[in-house]
Amino acid sequence: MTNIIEASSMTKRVALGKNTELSILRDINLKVKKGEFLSVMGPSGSGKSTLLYNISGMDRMTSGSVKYQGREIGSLKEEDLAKIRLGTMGFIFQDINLLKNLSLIDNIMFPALAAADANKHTISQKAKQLMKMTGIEKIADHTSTQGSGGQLQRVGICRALINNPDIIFGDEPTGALDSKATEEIMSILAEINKTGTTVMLVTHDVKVAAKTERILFMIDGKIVSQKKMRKYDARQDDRKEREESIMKWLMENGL
Ligand SMILES: Nc1ncnc2c1ncn2[C@@H]1O[C@H](COP(=O)(O)OP(=O)(O)OP(=O)(O)O)[C@@H](O)[C@H]1O
Repeated sequence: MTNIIEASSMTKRVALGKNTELSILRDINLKVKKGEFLSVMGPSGSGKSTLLYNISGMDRMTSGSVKYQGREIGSLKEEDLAKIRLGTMGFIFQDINLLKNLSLIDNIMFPALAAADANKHTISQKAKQLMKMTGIEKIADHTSTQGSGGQLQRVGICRALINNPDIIFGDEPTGALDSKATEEIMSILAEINKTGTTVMLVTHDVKVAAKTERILFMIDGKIVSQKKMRKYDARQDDRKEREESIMKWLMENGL
């Protein structure tokens, strides 16, 4: 299997005042395989979101190397990076920031309409198909003030998928949801992963991490440990065991 991401010796430092710097990421070495489903855990402030933003090129690392699909993202111009992000990456956040004056389906179509050769009819068909897949086709013409948290998060997933990304990055995508909606969103992400899309999530939730096949654990800007598991399969009925082994591993890591 080839790697979609290869980060080596990546660091991120920010200036705090005139003579002080804060190291947010320290010597990150990470390979993500194409089609992998992984999660990042660790205490608050350990650098999980910063890791996601820097390997996806949403933020610029300070030093080191990140190869995305074989291309060094550190040396790309902002314009080229933006094209790669728009065309091959999908992002889901805890707060999905929908445009309030647009319908939900228009919000989903929005990133696809930015492409120069956009065909509105094809994009609309694709958006409808995604809404059907995530079970929200009935609320296509509603606005974001009319949906539940779980429904709006599905809109966020559809929006992330509209350009057929090779990878989906999620920063606490279920952070604001109850456990039922979390389960539903994770099932959708697992289905998407099954079709070959790489999925990488930041999460505090053991139940979310238990659906992934590799968990990275960060402390103080470093990946200090990782846990590999079999790909989750709901038919195996081993959810409890997976969750318990993650809890044990987190405790061993001092969380
Ligand atoms: N632009 C910035 N300027 C200054 N400090 C920053 C900046 N970005 C992040 N930080 C700090 O870097 C550290 C890591 O932040 P980050 O959001 O990546 O952590 P996290 O592990 O995702 O935390 P949480 O679980 O609370 O979301 C935090 O202490 C944060 O305050």
